[in-house]
Amino acid sequence: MKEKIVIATRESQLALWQANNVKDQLEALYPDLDVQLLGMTTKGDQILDSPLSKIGGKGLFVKELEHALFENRADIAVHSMKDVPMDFPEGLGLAVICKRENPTDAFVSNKYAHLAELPTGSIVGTSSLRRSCQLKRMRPDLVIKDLRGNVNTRLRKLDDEEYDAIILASAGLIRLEMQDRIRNCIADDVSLPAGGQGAMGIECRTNDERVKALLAPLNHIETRYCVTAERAVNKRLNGGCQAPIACFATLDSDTLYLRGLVGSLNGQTIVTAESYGPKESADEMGTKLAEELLNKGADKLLADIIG
Ligand SMILES: NCc1[nH]cc(CCC(=O)O)c1CC(=O)O
Repeated sequence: MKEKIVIATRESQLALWQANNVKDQLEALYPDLDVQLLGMTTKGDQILDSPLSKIGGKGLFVKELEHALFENRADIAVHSMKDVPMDFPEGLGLAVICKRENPTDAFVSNKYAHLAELPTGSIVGTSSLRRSCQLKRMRPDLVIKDLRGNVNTRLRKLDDEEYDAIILASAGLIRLEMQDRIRNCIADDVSLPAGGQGAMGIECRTNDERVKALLAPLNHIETRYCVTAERAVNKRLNGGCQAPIACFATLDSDTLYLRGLVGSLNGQTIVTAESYGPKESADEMGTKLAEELLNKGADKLLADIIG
């Protein structure tokens, strides 16, 4: 009998693209492997009418997938690392992190080529507190309006002229072959990305040696160092998407460069920190950077927001 592996996936276009990308990579490596997709709808996909920041955050998109792994209905789940909670339930873990796509936030508009071109009072769509806080810092004159739904829904709302511009992750648009929608990849000193943005991770049962061995070649070591540092920042800050937190690491040969930011909702107060260190210390670097942010006032900002 043919060896088989089942991928649990959400059914949004982006989630399906990511699951199919992992399927393609596995099939290229193992021509005899039967790779199947198990599509499922999560709570985060169902609740579309309230801002994500109000309905309990990141875990929403992964719980059902993890349930399928526990019940052996699936062997792996493919996630956007940005949406994966810091801690996994006992018995599940992250097997690999794949090579990162463009990590930036994209400026998307039918009328303007750049954030700087937006006239005063322009309406910009995003439901990310991280994006809106940094936007307000740069352009306090803009009006930020909530924007929910999958990538296609968000683009349709832009095309219906509900917004002058919207901000999306560049990676999602590139993967869905809509890179022509990106008018400008926003520089990371204007909008620092979310931890894990642009990277996919694969979760499996921690005791499943067969699956872990199959997945091992999909791991991208450089991305793994960067995302490890970023996740350590988020973990120490205890931040879900209820808080304006950004962190982003890059790797130059063996040296990690890590930046983090915590803001107030109105963008008027922003605390930043950065550090360099050996890639092997990614995890400690992330924790230390988070502590520096907390010492500089992020503790107060986060307490004010989370209450
Ligand atoms: N929050 C939802 C989400 N999770 C991952 C991506 C994009 C792809 C990625 O970052 O890997 C998006 C859409 C967006 O933020 O525009």
